[in-house]
Amino acid sequence: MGALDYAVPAGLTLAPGDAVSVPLGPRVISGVVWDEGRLEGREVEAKRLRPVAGKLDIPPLSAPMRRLCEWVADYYLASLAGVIRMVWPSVAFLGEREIVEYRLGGQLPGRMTPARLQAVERLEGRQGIVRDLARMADVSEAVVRGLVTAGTLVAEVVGADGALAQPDAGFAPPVLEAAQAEVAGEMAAAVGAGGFAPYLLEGVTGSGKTEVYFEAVAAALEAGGQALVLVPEIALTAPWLARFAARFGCAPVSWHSDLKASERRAAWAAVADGRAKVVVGARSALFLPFKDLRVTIVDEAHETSFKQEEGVHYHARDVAVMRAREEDAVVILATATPAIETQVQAAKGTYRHLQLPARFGGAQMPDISAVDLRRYPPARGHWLSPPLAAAVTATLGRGEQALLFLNRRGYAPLTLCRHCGERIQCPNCTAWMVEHRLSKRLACHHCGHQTPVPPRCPECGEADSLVACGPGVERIAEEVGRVWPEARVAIVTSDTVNSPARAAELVRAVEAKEIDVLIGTQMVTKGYHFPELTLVGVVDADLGLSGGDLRAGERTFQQVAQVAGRAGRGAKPGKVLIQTHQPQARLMQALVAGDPAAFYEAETEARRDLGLPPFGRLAAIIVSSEDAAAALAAARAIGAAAPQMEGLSVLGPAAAPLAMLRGRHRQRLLVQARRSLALQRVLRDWLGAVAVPGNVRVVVDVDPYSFV
Ligand SMILES: Nc1ncnc2c1ncn2[C@@H]1O[C@H](COP(=O)(O)OP(=O)(O)OP(=O)(O)O)[C@@H](O)[C@H]1O
Ligand SMILES: [Zn+2]
Repeated sequence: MGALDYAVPAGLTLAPGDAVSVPLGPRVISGVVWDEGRLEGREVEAKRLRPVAGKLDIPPLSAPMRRLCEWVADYYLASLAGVIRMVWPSVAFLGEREIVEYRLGGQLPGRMTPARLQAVERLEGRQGIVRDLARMADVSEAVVRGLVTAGTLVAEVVGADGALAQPDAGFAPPVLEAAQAEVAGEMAAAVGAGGFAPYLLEGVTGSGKTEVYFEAVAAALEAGGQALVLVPEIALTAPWLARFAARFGCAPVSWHSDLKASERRAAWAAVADGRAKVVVGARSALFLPFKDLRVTIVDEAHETSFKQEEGVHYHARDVAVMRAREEDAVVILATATPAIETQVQAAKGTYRHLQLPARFGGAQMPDISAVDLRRYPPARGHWLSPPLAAAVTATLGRGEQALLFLNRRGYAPLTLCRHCGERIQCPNCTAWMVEHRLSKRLACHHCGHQTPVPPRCPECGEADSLVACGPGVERIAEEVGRVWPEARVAIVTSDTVNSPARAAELVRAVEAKEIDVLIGTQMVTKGYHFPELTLVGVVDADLGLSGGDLRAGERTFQQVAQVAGRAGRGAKPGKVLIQTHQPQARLMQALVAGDPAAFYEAETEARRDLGLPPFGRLAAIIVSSEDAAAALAAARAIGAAAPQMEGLSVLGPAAAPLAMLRGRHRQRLLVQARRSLALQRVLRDWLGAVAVPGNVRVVVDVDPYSFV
């Protein structure tokens, strides 16, 4: 919905950003007062204006947020209302509720244990719910609950708007190494000084980027302001949360889709009124109504999961930079493997480039080599080559841990009938059904459709004729179980590690050395620090290259470099073996040589030559409908209406690689434009002039990451 004009009734004072309720037809809806003259609206005669019904009791949308909303709507071709809904989710309108917190107050417990003593000492002057207190005191929740039962901790009922545990900048500052201190000092000074300052913090895996950007967070706390840390996968933050609590004395506020409504409401309100000092969250946290945001950190900034692929198609990394600009704040993109877009900005000097070239504590970078699968093919029915298998044997023999990386969930990516050749496909998508042997099901990884594995071929009816083709992580686990029957194995995928609690349990088990071999998808590449893990095997480094999209090479490089970075982070040296059919490829050579610059320079030049991002602009137009003919007709109409202009080219329409998704037929167009072209305006005028029937959906994806 666009902007509408209303009259302000006598006795009500309204300012831009205020939340209001207004009549619309027979209904009353909520809205926000916008700055005069910034939005196009229909002119309505003053005497025909309906009055605003009332002002709502939620914090107004600040001027920086209003400018950010305008930018997001404009840049990503979204409706302003759609963007405002991200800033004002429905929780903003919920009522208050009460929660129970605890603090020291009563007598000492009759029975004093070391853990209880530690808790009593550390909880002096603190208050929080059981979980927070356990973290602050570094004891189990059971210990805290024991102290509640003993009457040592007393209950305090607080509204959801009550006190929150406050991170303490001086709680446990680390002793930084010289290079770390220099980088941390510069960022902390920038946060202290205020003003827009974007940074690329590039540090090799294990260099201590987290410790270093914590100093920027500390600077925000010291200045009395707020900090936001965006992480790619909130389910994986358990180790991060533990480190945060160790550094600042309590947990930060978490923001993600799994929060209960009451938690969301409490978090939202605390961010708005400034009680929440530090927020860690998934990309949607970017739209929280911070009162005084001093610094935003985008951790693992290269991760493509920062790109939102539904609703408003925005890239959280880029919106984070824009928000910092509007808020006059610091933004830090932290990663070991920056995106080319980010690197180009740093090279231009738009972002200040800070580097940590060595691992913390003198740990060495791992020794990386490629295994040529043409020379060392795995035995029949196996996926691990003899050199990788030998390395696993040696690692286990030394009592150390190994990690095998294969970016494929399930047992096998394809199931086919030996008798008639039928391949089992999803009924809703152009995709093969993936066998998950652990759950005895076939699943579509695009729409979630599942069926039991059929006993006979659905096409020809032959019994026991279905065979699994190709490996997924479950199949690698099966092979490990056959070859090293004693080894204790954990599979790490979004199927197995799907909650913070499970991630925490995984970390505990690995640290306690209850696991010998980890087998995982890209879930295992992110952030883990396991000192006893000394071998990383990349089962199929060529896998991601086959799709051939714009970032296939870059993404493969980042994934392999990240997973290789899990090896040898402690005192013992790490070894990485990359199985590939193309060891001579530049990408593999750069990985083996530990020379990312060699890869990045070539890749950047290639993008420059082809006018691809960040040197040119791309937008995808996805046209879909349950009616195949309607989708095709609409896509053709859009294609026919494409403007002819210098510096703009349009590919398609063509059936999308995922020609059907969730039962919708899909056509794509890809628009490529020169950097200087005002692509958004062109797209808006173009698409605005094409009438599309109601059963067809047109989605514009600016700066697309997905080409299926
Ligand atoms: N100054 C320091 N004092 C104490 N420990 C440190 C210090 N710097 C780093 N460490 C420790 O070194 C390990 C690696 O640091 P960290 O995880 O921050 O690295 P990273 O650069 O984020 O790595 P990655 O990109 O691989 O996730 C961690 O266990 C961290 O606590
Ligand atoms: Zn499907």
